[in-house]
Amino acid sequence: MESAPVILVALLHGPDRPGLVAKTSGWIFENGGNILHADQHRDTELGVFFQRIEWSAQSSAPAADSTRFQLFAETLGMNARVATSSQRRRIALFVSKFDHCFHDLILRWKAGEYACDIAAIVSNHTDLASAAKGYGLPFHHIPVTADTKAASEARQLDLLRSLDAELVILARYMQVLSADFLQKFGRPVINIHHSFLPAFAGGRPYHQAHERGVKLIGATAHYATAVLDDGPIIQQDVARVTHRHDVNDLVRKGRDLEKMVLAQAVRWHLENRVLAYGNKTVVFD
Ligand SMILES: Nc1nc2c(c(=O)[nH]1)N[C@@H](CN(C=O)c1ccc(C(=O)N[C@@H](CCC(=O)O)C(=O)O)cc1)CN2
Repeated sequence: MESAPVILVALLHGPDRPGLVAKTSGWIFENGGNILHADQHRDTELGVFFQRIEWSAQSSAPAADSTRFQLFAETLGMNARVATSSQRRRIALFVSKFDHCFHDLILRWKAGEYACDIAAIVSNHTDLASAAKGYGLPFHHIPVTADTKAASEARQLDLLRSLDAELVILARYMQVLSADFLQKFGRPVINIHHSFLPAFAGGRPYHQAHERGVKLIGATAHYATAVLDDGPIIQQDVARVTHRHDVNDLVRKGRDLEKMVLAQAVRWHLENRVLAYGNKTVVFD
């Protein structure tokens, strides 16, 4: 089959030792690749080495090349994840009633900011059904109550499997996904929390912040784990507030933060710039 130019991106981590950079770059050179970007970090406390390498190659079988690099990385004791520019990931947006992150992500996607396909909009309410239809995106209403949660999550999982969704984005989705859901989905879930975590985790963070009288509010994008608002943080940002701001002001200022922080976290994830390690991340931006 005719070789075509393809971009491969590898994210590696493993026990640090001398020569890792030389060996990974050497393999790419010996296999006809040209390194476009390379970045690395050494966690001194853990003795762990992290690396992101982006290279171009003439390849008739990018998937096979990815596998060959992963196998080579294993010989170095490194865990490697490789993505190719020929892959467009299928994502699902989970939403409830708040629409600011929903519209922001879709407009950025329509503007070409994300190399992915939005396979579904999933919601426990119908508030955003017409907006999704307006964007020409499939909308799936799956109501969730305390009594129906297990059955609702089973429907969500069936849908995600049928779409082969590779990423779920919780764009102000207001239901807590169970540990069982996350284990069965087995792929990344990115959530936007409307506070500067670890402050004000849980519900009504802007009311908590106003009650506490903070001078900074924030937003946090993180990978969701079974523990609410506890997963590896990808991106955060803050804004100054004063005694003159009431809760509605905090909510308004917070909307802008939430949109920007989630948009950036999704971009970094889709560009294979985020390595989750333990309960933290290394972000090669
Ligand atoms: N497994 C996870 N699921 C979700 C997370 C997460 O971190 N891990 N984050 C939430 C989003 N979120 C905060 O960022 C959040 C959402 C909902 C609640 C909450 O108290 N929900 C109530 C129901 C509220 C309603 O129905 O409107 C509840 O579950 O009882 C707190 C924080 C998304 N999922």
